[in-house]
Amino acid sequence: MKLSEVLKNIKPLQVAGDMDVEICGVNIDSRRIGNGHLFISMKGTLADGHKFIGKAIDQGARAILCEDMPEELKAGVTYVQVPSTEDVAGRAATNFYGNPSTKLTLVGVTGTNGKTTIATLLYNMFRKMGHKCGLLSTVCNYIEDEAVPADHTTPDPIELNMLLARMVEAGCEYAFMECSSHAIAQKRIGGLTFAGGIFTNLTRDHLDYHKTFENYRNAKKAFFDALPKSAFAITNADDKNGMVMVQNTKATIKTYSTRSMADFKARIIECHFEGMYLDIDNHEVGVQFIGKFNVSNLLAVYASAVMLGQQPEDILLVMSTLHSVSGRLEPIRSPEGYTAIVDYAHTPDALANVLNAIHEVLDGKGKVVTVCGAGGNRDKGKRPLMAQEAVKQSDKVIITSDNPRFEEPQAIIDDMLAGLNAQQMKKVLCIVDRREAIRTACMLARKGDVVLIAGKGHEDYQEIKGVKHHFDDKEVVRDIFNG
Ligand SMILES: CC(=O)N[C@H]1[C@@H](OP(=O)(O)OP(=O)(O)OC[C@H]2O[C@@H](n3ccc(=O)[nH]c3=O)[C@H](O)[C@@H]2O)O[C@H](CO)[C@@H](O)[C@@H]1O[C@H](C)C(=O)N[C@@H](C)C(=O)N[C@H](CCC(=O)O)C(=O)O
Ligand SMILES: Nc1ncnc2c1ncn2[C@@H]1O[C@H](COP(=O)(O)OP(=O)(O)OP(=O)(O)O)[C@@H](O)[C@H]1O
Ligand SMILES: N[C@H](CCC[C@H](N)C(=O)O)C(=O)O
Ligand SMILES: [Mg+2]
Repeated sequence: MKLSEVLKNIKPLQVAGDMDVEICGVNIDSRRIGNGHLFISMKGTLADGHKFIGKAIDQGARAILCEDMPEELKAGVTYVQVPSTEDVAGRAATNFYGNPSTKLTLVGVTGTNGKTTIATLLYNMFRKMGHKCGLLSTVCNYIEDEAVPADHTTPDPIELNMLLARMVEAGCEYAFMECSSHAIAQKRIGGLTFAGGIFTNLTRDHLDYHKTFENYRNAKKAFFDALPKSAFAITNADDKNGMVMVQNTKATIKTYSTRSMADFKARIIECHFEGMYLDIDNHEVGVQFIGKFNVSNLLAVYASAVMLGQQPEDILLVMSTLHSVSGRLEPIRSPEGYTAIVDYAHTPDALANVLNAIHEVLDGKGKVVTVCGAGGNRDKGKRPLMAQEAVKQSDKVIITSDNPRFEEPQAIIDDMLAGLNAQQMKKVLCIVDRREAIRTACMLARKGDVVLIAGKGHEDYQEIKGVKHHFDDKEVVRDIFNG
């Protein structure tokens, strides 16, 4: 494809060189540049991509998109200067990959918690209805049934468009994706055409990156602000920020609620460890999920399927066959008759919700032992709050490690403990080694009790000082149960 076509609809400040050169790849990372590629140099949080222009050219880059023109220009290379490479990287990637988001129906999910759950359930539901689908999520990306490992909740603009193009090639009619706040703020989703957007909820997370809650909220809102008129915007009327999200959108607004008047409503009729019996828009349905928050998630799925043209009866029939997503409230029964639950709760709100869900089912008939930690090099402010939420609704809490990354594991634990008073501390044990923490929790549990292992869900690693060591909560639990 000609460089001029890759940069269609992008207004340059300055061009040096030939705009008709053939481009056979686009990249924002010099390490992935090959012969004939366009290198987009971006100013990031750790490095300035402009520093790698020379390296990109050595590796074969034929064109450079940049904010600052280099002092020395190499012959045979085209340089295009724009005010912000971050603003146009998505558009360039979209152009290069043939505008894939316009060739399928793309739905994005944003919010603090529930994105993976909703996107995955929509993908599973539409496949069961006989449609070819793609999924972009924290756990894994899928092109129909081909799994493509995910490093991020939302991939960078190049990988994102490449995956969408592969979905189009595979004949996918629908793609469901998570839109993280980092991705929206960094414009990884720039240039995409969404058919719909879903908002789950907004609670504290990622303040290390966004600095204030308002910035975090505005990042999420920017997704809805950018939706086209033809799209739908489904929002959670039960969340304080539900209506704020859609106040400036051009899309058709639909609300969902488990508490008040809304376009889509649901309530719990009955609830057991195996699942719940729900009323969704005056239809009764049995589902294999527990927890009030999953009623909201399922309602968002229902609302999206209706907005995508499916019939309520068909949606509910498939919904009753859906299972929980990997590492989300996943129960494993011990031979002794207690239940271990592996869950991805890694925010104060998610911990409170998952513990609520457990108590709704336990109904005072068993104890709860919680194992949790907090991620290193991530929002420090959530640490004491997570410890408080765990202590509030558990009989015993074992505080341990969860991806310490480049921090000292004990220092993260100390930040969590700082949220607790002497009385609360009586419930708490600290065990840095996560395997030992889980083993101890299992030793403390008796028949009828629940051991909640929170924070890592589907993850199969523990990240320590930049190295990912194999570690899988579910595998550890099964090993313990097998003696
Ligand atoms: C803080 C953050 O979000 N950083 C993301 C961001 O990187 P950055 O802009 O800071 O990049 P940088 O390292 O400063 O480098 C600047 C530029 O130089 C380039 N470079 C760098 C080195 C080199 O040798 N050559 C080169 O060309 C880089 O490719 C980049 O274009 O853009 C990169 C490309 O999209 C991401 O990989 C990177 O994710 C980092 C690794 C990360 O950990 N991100 C997490 C926090 C994240 O994004 N999480 C969210 C959601 C979490 C949730 O679900 O709750 C996610 O979507 O996964
Ligand atoms: N609607 C919800 N409201 C509150 N908590 C939820 C909700 N749905 C899920 N959770 C909790 O949050 C955890 C993460 O859920 P999920 O993976 O679906 O969220 P996510 O938004 O994709 O998270 P991430 O930001 O890491 O991608 C679950 O394990 C559960 O504890
Ligand atoms: N996508 C989230 C996941 C956190 C999961 C938890 N296990 C941790 O490592 O903090 C993040 O990168 O902040
Ligand atoms: Mg997710």
